[in-house]
Amino acid sequence: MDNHENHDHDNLHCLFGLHELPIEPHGLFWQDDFITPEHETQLLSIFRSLDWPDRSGRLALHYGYTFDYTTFGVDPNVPFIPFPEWLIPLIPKVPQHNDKNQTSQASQASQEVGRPPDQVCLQYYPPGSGIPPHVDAHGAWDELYALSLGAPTLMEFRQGERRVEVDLTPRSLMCMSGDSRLHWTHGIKKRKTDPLPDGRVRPRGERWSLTYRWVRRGECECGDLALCDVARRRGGIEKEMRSVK
Ligand SMILES: O=C(O)CCC(=O)C(=O)O
Ligand SMILES: [Fe+2]
Repeated sequence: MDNHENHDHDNLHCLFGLHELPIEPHGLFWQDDFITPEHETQLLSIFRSLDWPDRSGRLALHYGYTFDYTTFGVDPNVPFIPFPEWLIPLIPKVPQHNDKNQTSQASQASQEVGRPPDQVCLQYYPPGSGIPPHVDAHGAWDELYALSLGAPTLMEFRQGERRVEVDLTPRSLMCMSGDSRLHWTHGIKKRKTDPLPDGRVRPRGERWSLTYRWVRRGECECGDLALCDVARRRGGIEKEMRSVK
């Protein structure tokens, strides 16, 4: 068989069923159709029945551990909030990472089972709402996974003057790792419509996302003084940077 057509595909990296998007920022991994449309419909009706904070704009509900930014660890004073039944099948099977102390046997076992995330956040974005450009704190968290549900919405990645839009399509699972996680910010503009590359203007609808976070084992060594809370702390740079978590 002529391998020509598969050539590009061969160069894409794969990560537990996700493939790396052939764009900059590097390190963005993707899987379409993480769940079926029927499953999504059921979930949206569950989400609508949850007890959300009573205010406008983006709303969030948290499950699992709460992170304490003064001790840079899990807050022992806030009990683990158990994952609800509907959440269990939505957890990506991600092998335990960044745990250098594991034996290879333990590592193999966790590759099969997967280490559950330490925190899961369900967010609701009413049409027109967004999230400011930020990096999720490097010191606290490892890679970040996000499942998108409901209306498609553009996310903007930024590095200096560079801007790259990624369409967060419903039922897709995205993993931010490497550059996309550490050296570019991400955010969703507050606006009623998204301009698409083909010239169409797409009205925003209701969007939900589930973000999955694993506490980082060991310190972040990326050294990015602009975006890394660890590098800034080590460098004695006090000023808080733009970080929502
Ligand atoms: O809604 C999303 O898909 C991502 C939200 C986000 O960036 C965050 O919660 O840190
Ligand atoms: Fe984020």
